[in-house]
Amino acid sequence: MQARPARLWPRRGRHAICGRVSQQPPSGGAPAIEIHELTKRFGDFTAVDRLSFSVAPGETVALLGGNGAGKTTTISMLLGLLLPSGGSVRMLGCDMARHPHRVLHRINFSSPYVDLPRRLTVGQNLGFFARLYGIPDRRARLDELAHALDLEGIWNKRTGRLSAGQKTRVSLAKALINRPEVLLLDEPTASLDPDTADWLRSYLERYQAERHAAILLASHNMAEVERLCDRVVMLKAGRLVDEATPAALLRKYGRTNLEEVFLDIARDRRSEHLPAPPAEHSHHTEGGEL
Ligand SMILES: Nc1ncnc2c1ncn2[C@@H]1O[C@H](COP(=O)(O)OP(=O)(O)OP(=O)(O)O)[C@@H](O)[C@H]1O
Repeated sequence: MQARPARLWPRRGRHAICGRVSQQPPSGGAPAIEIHELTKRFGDFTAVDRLSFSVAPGETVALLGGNGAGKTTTISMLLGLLLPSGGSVRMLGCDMARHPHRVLHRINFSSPYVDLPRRLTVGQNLGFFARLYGIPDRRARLDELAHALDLEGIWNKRTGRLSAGQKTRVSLAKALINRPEVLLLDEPTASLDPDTADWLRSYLERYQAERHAAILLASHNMAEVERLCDRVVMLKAGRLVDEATPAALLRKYGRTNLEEVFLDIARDRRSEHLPAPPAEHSHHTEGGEL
């Protein structure tokens, strides 16, 4: 078992997270994520159907949709884990079909569907990824993440023996290890208790503010989406059915929260079929729309 790395600087508060700014080149004003007509077919079944959207540096976008809408398939194609059947993906200005290696070190992801090697300890797993990404200040970075994501008590535990919430925290540490400019998060708080989930959302907000990262987030938690996301991309049966800021969606569907908007879209109810919103609602949704 690998020993816990030595702490190289004094403990900071649990919210002190991001460390130094990397020397990676800027993406030159291009969208951080740009997908065009992205399609994935499994045999006769089309899981993602001509999907187009982009995410700017410093923007957090939610990818929403019911079970089977195509969120994980989309993220898997962005990461190059699945080959698209059609369309294109550009990340940080780079065509992912042709030159993924040029930008992969500036991207990272967390997904409950991708397991880390189960027999390795948390420390061994994160040490491996730190080497893989060529992190120059490896010991300091591991120490920082262990502290920030509260992994110190499980550092020497085998990853296969962790609880679901502990695994999620380790997966997020892996996702942040290279201080990515593009972060893809598939249901990042799905198995976390409310306190840890709330803390994690604050953590992501601070990470993004400090790093100006682009975050694409698949989630079923609408409160999380309202809190974190600048824009929402709604999928249904692999197709984009709506795209707007949370405030614009609330106004369009005449609702007071995204949960209701989600249900309207899932059940094919549009605002023109809904009763007029109560008077105080128009006041509630004023402002914030782009
Ligand atoms: N390897 C595969 N072969 C065949 N069908 C697949 C495969 N992977 C995914 N699908 C199908 O593609 C569709 C989209 O799946 P996906 O996992 O992307 O949905 P999702 O939006 O992430 O759903 P959830 O919210 O349940 O996680 C589903 O109907 C699923 O059954």
